[in-house]
Amino acid sequence: MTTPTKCAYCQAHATQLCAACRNVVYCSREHQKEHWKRGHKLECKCYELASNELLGRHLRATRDIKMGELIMREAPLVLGPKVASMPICLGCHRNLLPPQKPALNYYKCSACSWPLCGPECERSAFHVDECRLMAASKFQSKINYNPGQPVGKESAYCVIMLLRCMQLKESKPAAFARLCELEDHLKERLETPLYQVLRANLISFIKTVLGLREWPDLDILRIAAILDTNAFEVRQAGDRIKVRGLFPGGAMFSHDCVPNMRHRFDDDMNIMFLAKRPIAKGEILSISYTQQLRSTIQRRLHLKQVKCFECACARCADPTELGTYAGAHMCAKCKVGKFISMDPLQNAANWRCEVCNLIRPAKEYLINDAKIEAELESLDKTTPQSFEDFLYRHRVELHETNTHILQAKYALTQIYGNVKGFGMDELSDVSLKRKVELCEELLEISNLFDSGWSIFRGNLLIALEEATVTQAMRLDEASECEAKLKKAAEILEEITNIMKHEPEMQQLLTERKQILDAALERFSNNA
Ligand SMILES: C[S@@+](CC[C@H](N)C(=O)[O-])C[C@H]1O[C@@H](n2cnc3c(N)ncnc32)[C@H](O)[C@@H]1O
Repeated sequence: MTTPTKCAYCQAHATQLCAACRNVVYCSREHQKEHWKRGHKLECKCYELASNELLGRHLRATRDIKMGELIMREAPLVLGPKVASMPICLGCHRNLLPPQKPALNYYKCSACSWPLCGPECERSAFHVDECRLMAASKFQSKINYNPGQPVGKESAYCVIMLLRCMQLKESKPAAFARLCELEDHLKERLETPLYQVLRANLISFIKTVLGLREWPDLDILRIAAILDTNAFEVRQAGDRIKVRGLFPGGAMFSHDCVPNMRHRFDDDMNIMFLAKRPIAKGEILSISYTQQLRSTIQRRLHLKQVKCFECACARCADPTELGTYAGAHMCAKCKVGKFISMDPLQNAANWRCEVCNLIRPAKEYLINDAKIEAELESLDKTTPQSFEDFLYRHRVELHETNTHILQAKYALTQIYGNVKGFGMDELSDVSLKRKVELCEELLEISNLFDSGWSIFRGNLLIALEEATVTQAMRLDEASECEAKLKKAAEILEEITNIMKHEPEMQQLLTERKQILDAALERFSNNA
C-alpha cells in the first residue's frame, strides 16, 4: 500500500504518519487529535479480523509490527470471580485478608451477606445488580472466615460471573449482544462431567433460588461455555487480585504454542497485548492459551480439555517439538535413544525409541509421566536440594530438556539466591556458577519455544544479571571483573526492554541499575 499524502482531517498536503495504524497522515498534531475524536480511534488498528476453517475467527497483522509494540488494549466487558475462588471482595475483587480482631468474620454485605472489604464496596458498580437480585430472592452467602482453619477456594463463587453476564441482557444490551457473538463449544462441553454437574446444580440454583425462571437452561449453559472458551485469568499480584475477565476483542486472538504476542493487565484491569518478537504484515497474531514449558502431549490434552480444540501448530506437529524434546523420555531398553511419539497430532499414538525402535503405548508413557509430574509438584520449594535430587534421580530416565527437567531447573534459577540460607551473598562460588549455568542453558532452549521479549526470558535474565554482578564482585582479576560487569549491563538493557510494560518490575530494575552503576564505579576507582 502506498502512503497517503493528504491530511485525513483537512485534505491538505501532509506527511505525519499515524504511528499506530500507519494508514493515514496528518498536517498537524491538532488535526490528528480532531480526527481521532471524530472516529479514527475506532479504525486505528494494526490488525484485522479474518476467518478460516482451522482457527475460526482470528486476527492478522495489517502492517509490520515491531518487537515490544502494544497491539491492543481493551477494557473488560465483564469481570468476576473464578469458578472456584479464594474468598474475594465482590466489590473490588481483592482477596480478603483475615479479619482484624475483635472481628471474627469477614465484613458481610448488609443486603446479601457476600463477604466484602467493607461498607464502601457494597456500592461498587460490580456488585449492586447481583446484590439486589440475591437480596430480593432472600439468598444469603454462607462464606465465612473460620479461625484456625486453612482458607481454601469456595465453589459458591461459580455463580457470580455467570450472573453478571446474564444481567447484562437488561442493563447493557449491546454488551450482551457482543458476548453472545463469542464461540462456546457448547455441544462438546454438554457431554463433559463438569457441565452435567452445572446442569444439575447451578441451573436449579439460578432458576429456583434466584428466581430467573424465564431463562432456558441451554441459554445459561451457553454463557458458561462462552466464559470457559474466551475468558482470561486477570492477575495483579501486588494488589491480591486473581479473577476472570471477558475481553471480546482480545478473545479473537488465536492460540499458537510458539506465539508472537504476550498479554498483561494494567492497573485498571485492561488487557494489553504486546508483540514478543517482530511480526510481519499478514501474520496471524497469537497468544498461548497454555503453558509453553510443557510437552506437546500435555499442551494438547490441556487445550482439548479447556478450549475444545486439537492444536496442530508447527510445534505440536513436529515429533522433536522443534528440537526441544520436551516430552522425551530416554528409552528404558537401550538407554541411549530418545523415546518420542510416533504421531504427535494423535494423543493415542504409540511412542518409539529413535535408536532401538522399541514401541510402547501412549497410555504407559502418560501414566509414568504423570507420576513424575506429581513428584515434581510435591517437592519442597524452600531449598534447592530437593530439586537437585530430583534432577539426579531422573538423569537417566528423562531427556536433558524434558519438560520436568526444565521446570526443575527453572525452579532452581529462582531458588538459588532467593531463599533462606541460599541468599545471593550466602551462595558458594559453586552454587553461584550453577545458577548462572542453569540460566544460560534455559535461555538457550527457550529460544526454541518462547523467544523474543517473553516473561520467561525476562525472569531468567533477571536471575542471570544478579548472579553475574555477584560473580564479578568476587573476582580479583580486574579485566575479568570488567568483562562480567559489561555482560551484566547488556543483560540489564535487554531486561529493561522486555519489562517496559510491567510497572511492578520498574522498582526492581531501578535498584539493579543502581547496584550495577555502583559496581562499575567501584571497579573504575580500583582499576
Ligand atoms: C478464544 S476463542 C478464539 C476466537 C474463535 N476462533 C472464534 O471464532 O470466536 C478460542 C477458540 O478458537 C479456536 N482456536 C483458537 N486457536 C486455535 C488453534 N490454534 N487451532 C484450532 N482452533 C483454535 C478454538 O475453537 C478455540 O476454542
